[in-house]
Amino acid sequence: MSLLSRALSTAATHELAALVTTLLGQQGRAAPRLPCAPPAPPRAVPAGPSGLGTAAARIAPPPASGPAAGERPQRPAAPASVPALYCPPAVRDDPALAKEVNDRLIDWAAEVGIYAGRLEALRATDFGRLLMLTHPDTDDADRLLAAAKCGLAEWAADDHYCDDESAGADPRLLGPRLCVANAAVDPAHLPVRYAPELEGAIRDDPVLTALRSALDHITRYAGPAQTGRLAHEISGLFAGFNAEAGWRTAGRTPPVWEYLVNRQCNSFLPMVALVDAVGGYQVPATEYYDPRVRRAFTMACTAATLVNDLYSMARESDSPGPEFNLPTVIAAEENCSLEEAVRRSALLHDELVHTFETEAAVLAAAGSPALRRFLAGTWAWLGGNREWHSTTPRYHGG
Ligand SMILES: CC(C)=CCC/C(C)=C(/C)COP(=O)(O)OP(=O)(O)O
Repeated sequence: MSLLSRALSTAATHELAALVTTLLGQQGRAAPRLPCAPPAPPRAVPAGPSGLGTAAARIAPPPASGPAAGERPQRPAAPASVPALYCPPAVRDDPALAKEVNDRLIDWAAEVGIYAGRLEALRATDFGRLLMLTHPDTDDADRLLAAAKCGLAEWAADDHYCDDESAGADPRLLGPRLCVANAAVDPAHLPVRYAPELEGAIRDDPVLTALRSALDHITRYAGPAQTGRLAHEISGLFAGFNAEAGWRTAGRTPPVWEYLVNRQCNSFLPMVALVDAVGGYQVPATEYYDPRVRRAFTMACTAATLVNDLYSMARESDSPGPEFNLPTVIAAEENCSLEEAVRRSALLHDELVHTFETEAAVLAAAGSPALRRFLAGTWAWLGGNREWHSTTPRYHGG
C-alpha cells in the first residue's frame, strides 16, 4: 500500500497528521501550500468597545495573572493587542457588494424584528462585509444575503438568548428556547391540534422568525443534503450555547480541552458549511462527512472562532456575567497573565490553521473537484473572517 493510500485510508487523527507530514516529506516536496499572507501586524484593541450592546464598556488594566483554575471566572481585561496570526489574506474587497448585502440584511432584520432599536449599530457591524469577504467565489448579492441571514439569525440566537440580558437573555429559559429554535431550523412535525401553537411561537419570537426565514431563503441555493448539514451544524451550535450557559450558571471555568471541544461546535461551523451552497456547487454528503474531511474542516472552523475570541475580548469584558474565551480559560488553567494567555491562544490558532493547510492539501489532491473547491473556499473563508474581525466596529469602537 502506498503511503498516500495509507494516509487516505487511515482514521482521522493526529496519527494521520503525522503520516501526512511523513508522506509529503518522503516525496521530497513540501505540502502544496495554499496562499498565505504574511502574519498580520498586531492590532490594537480599543480601550472601550462600541459594537452592539457595548454602551457601558470600560476596560480595566490587565491583571498580573488569571484566576486560579476552578475559581469563579473573573471578567477578562482586554490585552493590549491581538498578536500576528497565521492566516491567509482576504481574497477580495468589494465595498459596493458588501454595502448592498448589508443594506438588504438590515431591512430583513427590521422585518423579522431582531435587534429592535439597535439596527444602526447592527448596520455598522457590517455583516454584509463579512459575507462579501468570506465568500469570494460569488458576486451574487442574493446568495450572499441568504447566507448572511443564516449567520445573523444564529448570531441573534446567541445575543438575544445567551449573552445580552438587555435583549432578553435569561439562562433559565435558554434550554427550552434553543429546543424550539432547533424546531424552527429542522421543522418539528406535530400532531395536527398542536401545530398551530408552534407556528404561533415562531411567529411571536423574532429569533425564531429569523431562523425560519433565513432557512427558507438559503434553500433556494442549498439542496436537501446541504440544508440537512446546516441543520446538523446549528444543532451543535445550540448544544454549545447550552454548555456555555451551564459553566456560567455553575460559576465554573472549564478546563482548556473542554472549552476547545465547545468551540468546535459553538463556532462559525454553520456559516462555513455554506461555502459550497453559496458558491453554486455541492460537496457530496459522503465527502463532507468523511472523518478526514471533517477533521480538517472543523479545525479550520475552530481556528476561525478563536479569531473571534481574540478580537472580541474587549467587547466581552463589558458583559455583566463571566465571559469565556480561550485566553480567559488558559489564564485560569495555566495561572498566567492574560497577555501571555493571548499569546498561547494565538499559537493554538496557528497550529489548527497549519494542520488544516497540510491535511486539506492531501484531501484536495485525492478528492472530487467539488471537495477541492470547498477546501479552497474554506481557506478563503479564514482570510475573509480575519480581515472582518480586524476591522469591524463591533470589536473596534467606531
Ligand atoms: C454561527 C454564529 C454566527 C454564531 C454566533 C455565535 C458565535 C459562534 C460566535 C463566534 C460569536 O462569538 P461570541 O459569542 O463570543 O460573540 P461576540 O463575538 O462577543 O459577538
